[in-house]
Amino acid sequence: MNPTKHRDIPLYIYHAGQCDPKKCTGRKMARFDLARLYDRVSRLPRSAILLDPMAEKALSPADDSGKGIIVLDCSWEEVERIFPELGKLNLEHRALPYLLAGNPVNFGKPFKLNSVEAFAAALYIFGCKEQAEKILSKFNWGHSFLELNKEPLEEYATAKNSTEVVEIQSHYI
Ligand SMILES: C[S@@+](CC[C@H](N)C(=O)[O-])C[C@H]1O[C@@H](n2cnc3c(N)ncnc32)[C@H](O)[C@@H]1O
Repeated sequence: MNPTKHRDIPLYIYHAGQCDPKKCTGRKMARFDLARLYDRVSRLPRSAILLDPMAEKALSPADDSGKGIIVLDCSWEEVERIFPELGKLNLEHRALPYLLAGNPVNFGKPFKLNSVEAFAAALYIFGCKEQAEKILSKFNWGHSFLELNKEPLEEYATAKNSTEVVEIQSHYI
């Protein structure tokens, strides 16, 4: 059993400036001081973990160094072009395991989370459940994400490593 952690993990967003500012969850998080926004990749902290849907390795509790989590806020049409460009930064890239989006744009779609959901999933897996709930609470649909994914998230948070996360995921896919 992974104990709940009460500290806050730093959250960073590289914002590619491609989304509708009114709908963008990353910008809203920054407005509430819940995440720090960067418009240049060169400024991103190199010790944080990058959430990358195309990464080969799945995120697990073992990846929590306390140094932070990065999300790339861009259009889904651009992910295949932009993520490889970040390769030169030598960040640790991790994919989130099977989870369903709870937001109105991609509701029920597996793996296609928006920025706040991606952060919340990673925080939950790291045992920072209070911080996950806090960031989702700024969105009126935010509770749906945890309601839809409570069971797998609890299980992923007990895994020792990426291999165990993938094993747990196979029961849900
Ligand atoms: C493509 S952007 C879309 C942002 C959206 N426009 C918004 O307003 O939140 C979502 C980002 O969340 C992270 N993400 C989403 N789903 C993921 C997954 N399955 N694995 C890893 N990261 C994921 C990635 O950093 C991805 O670039």
